[in-house]
Amino acid sequence: MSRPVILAIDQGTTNTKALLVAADGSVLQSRSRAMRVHYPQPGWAEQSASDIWEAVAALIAELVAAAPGIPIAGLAISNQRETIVLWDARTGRPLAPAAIWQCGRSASRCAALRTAGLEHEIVARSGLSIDPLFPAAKIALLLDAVPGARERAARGEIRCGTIDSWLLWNLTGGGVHATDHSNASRTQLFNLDTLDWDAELARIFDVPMAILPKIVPSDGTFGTIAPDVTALPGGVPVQALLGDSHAALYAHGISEPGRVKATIGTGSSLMAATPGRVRSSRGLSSTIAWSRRDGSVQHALEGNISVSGHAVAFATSLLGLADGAALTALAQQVPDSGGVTFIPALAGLGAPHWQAGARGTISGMTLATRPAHVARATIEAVALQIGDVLDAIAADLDHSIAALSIDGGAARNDLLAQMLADLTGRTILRPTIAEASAMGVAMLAAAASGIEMRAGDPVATRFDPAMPTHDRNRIKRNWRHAVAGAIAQATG
Ligand SMILES: O=P(O)(O)OC[C@H](O)CO
Repeated sequence: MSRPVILAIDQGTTNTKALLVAADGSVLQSRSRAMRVHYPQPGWAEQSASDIWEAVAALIAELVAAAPGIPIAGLAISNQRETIVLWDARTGRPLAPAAIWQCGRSASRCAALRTAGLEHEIVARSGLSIDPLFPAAKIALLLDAVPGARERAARGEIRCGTIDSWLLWNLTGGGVHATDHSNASRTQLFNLDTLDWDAELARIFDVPMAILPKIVPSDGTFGTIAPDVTALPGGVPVQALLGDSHAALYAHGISEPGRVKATIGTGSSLMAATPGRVRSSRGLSSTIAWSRRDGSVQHALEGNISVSGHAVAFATSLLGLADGAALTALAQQVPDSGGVTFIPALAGLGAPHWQAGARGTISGMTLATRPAHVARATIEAVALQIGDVLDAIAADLDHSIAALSIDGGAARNDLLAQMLADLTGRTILRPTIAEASAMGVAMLAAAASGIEMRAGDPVATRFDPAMPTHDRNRIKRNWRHAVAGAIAQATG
């Protein structure tokens, strides 16, 4: 009998990817599609939920056509997290564009909750700081903004979910409204201790619990694909759902203390697996990495950076360059940033600062500043933000961190990887895992069927710190001042 092949989807903010993964971890086929993000108002960010579903369906069709006769045992989905969709239960039509994780529309509602003194209660229950990144406050805003939505929700006519849930609903022809623990734990409506939706959080955020999906283990039974909905035959099971960062952690195989991974995408997510819930005193999130059908739950500590690889895209366009490679080449023309510091708080500052109102700044310029210095400062900023979160994780875990494993699109950039080593003073490990998030969720799905899938060499390329300590300290000092300046502007 042929070994099973898994069709793994990674639905990200910038790209949707689809892979056919064999039981030995080899990628038989892969396809990708660029996604559009809309910024209808300053601080807002939206995507078309219909476009997201259509991209997934189109990529499934391309893979099926590219590999005729290959039996697909199941689907596994990793996804951008914290992005929220509301849709009509009968027609399946979205009520509004998806409010994506970068969308800051709920900033004033979040500020009001903080002013009301609810931060402690919310963090104690959800493990997450109050920030517009998390969907709870945005769900309430969407319900308030769409005429009649609250009444329809009360009549059971509205469904709500993160992208995994939206895709599952469509794949099952509207048959299944579910999510997994990893995605649920990012909504700020999930209680990390009871491992279920939290009625008090729902009350605080004014979200009717009836619109929320059922929570299923990440490798659980999510249902089967409905006939005539995709190019796959009806009956193919959806075998695993995982948030993208969680899936990457799984692919890295990180479970011991002292090892951390960074997924460097549009934003960045640093995550360390922890034996149980860690209560952060440094603004990090406690979260569920994944859950299994045997009832086990893996906890994790996470720091989210809102604008990371996106900072490179932003600076590329600001400097009128063709692409990120051109920006990197420009950055390599100078030995340092010439004292320029770029704080890419373009959608506020995430962990460990959580300043939703912070805005981007470029400081330290003189008449000698050239575009190359700004380019170099941009790549340094990606590394320095990651360094700040890494230090916070080390302090929260009270454990030294000698190495950081990296993945995600921007991780392929050698200059960034070396800067990470130089500016964090730690070894950077870059595995050969192709598409860590898609591979991670495929591996989880395979493991549930008793198949141990391997995802490549976990330490294929190594970058060691080479920068003199006094240079590192000088750059970090400038960075800290500039971060404090961006925060002071937001709060002053
Ligand atoms: O779209 P990505 O890959 O940058 O991932 C987004 C994150 O999941 C947001 O938390």
